[in-house]
Amino acid sequence: MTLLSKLFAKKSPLNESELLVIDEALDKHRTSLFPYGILTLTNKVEAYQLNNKIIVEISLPFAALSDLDMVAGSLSNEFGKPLSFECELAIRPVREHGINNVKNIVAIASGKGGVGKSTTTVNIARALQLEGARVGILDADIYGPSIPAMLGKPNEKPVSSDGKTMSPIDADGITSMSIGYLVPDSDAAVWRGPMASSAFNQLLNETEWPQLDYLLIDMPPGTGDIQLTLSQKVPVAGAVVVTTPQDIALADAQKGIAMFDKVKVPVLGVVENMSYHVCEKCGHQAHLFGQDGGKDIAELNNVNLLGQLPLNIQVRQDADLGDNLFDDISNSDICGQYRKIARNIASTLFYSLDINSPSTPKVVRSDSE
Ligand SMILES: Nc1ncnc2c1ncn2[C@@H]1O[C@H](COP(=O)(O)OP(=O)(O)OP(=O)(O)O)[C@@H](O)[C@H]1O
Repeated sequence: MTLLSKLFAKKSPLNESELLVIDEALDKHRTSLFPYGILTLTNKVEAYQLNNKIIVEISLPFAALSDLDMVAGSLSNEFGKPLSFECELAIRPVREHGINNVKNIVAIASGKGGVGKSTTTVNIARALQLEGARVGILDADIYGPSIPAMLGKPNEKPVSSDGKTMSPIDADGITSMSIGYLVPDSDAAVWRGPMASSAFNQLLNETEWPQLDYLLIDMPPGTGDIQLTLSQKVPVAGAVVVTTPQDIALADAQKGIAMFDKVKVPVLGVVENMSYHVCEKCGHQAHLFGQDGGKDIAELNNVNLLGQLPLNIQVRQDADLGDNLFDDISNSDICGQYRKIARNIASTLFYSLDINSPSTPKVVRSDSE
């Protein structure tokens, strides 16, 4: 459609019964992500017809475009013509922090190194973006920053127009900042704790973040002093713990959960990575690192199991090359799983921490006190 025809295209209103059909479909959509349906969570539903297509403008309190696509599919069948949603995310900060333009900060952590935390961070960021959110990544792994390479931007350098703040690096719409953009890896590797945490503070506070719904922090692996200081100082809304099902990784993941509990950061859930390998020839699932360890640790700590990701060769190759998994195999099972994890994180943040959510306990003041 040309710009001119778009300008002169006429919107026509829907009638009462058509609007009711849309409201009912939004109300009836009850899934684990929407136990109260969609209608009660939105503060905007405006529908009209344009060139024999129905457009519904809607707002959602967390990133979950996949669910709207499902509703759009069944409504298109019902109306016998295409219907699509135009969604605006009305995400609210669940914790106060002084970082301009950023709604919610989410830490992605692991007790043990090498469990796939950075790879998972990058793919969750892309998945959240596909679910409709504006997303950034702050690489807090000062001693081994891998985000620049994984985003395909290993040689980029941030610029500063005023000598005080830096512009972040954009990779297909994901905004990022990392010490890896600023100094050679060998320099940062010798920094001591205080120097590393002051570098991290600068990265967080002196970056000109654009409007972001979620800023993911790729935490350094481990539960030592630097991790504890970061979890104490950074005003994160919640944390996600990545682990493999292996005993040794689980013991460290448990320490990670305990660390967040200690500094009163809510744990949004556990991602079990490298859960199994599917044989390309016969489809058999082999549990190379043990079975369901992440699930068990989530249950033990009464937190969500956000997802169980298989070992996947394309995930490894794209991480090494800095390619976008979702450009290569967007309709694959693994991309679907990353998107599910992204929606689980976004919805957990809303349902357990946003005061406006129907499930968040409201504080009621008693006048008799
Ligand atoms: N689901 C997966 N399937 C296949 N390979 C994976 C998967 N997840 C991660 N990997 C690979 O595992 C290796 C380690 O991943 P990554 O660097 O993300 O781990 P990490 O936990 O961030 O490590 P560290 O924090 O110690 O630097 C990488 O080569 C990555 O490509």
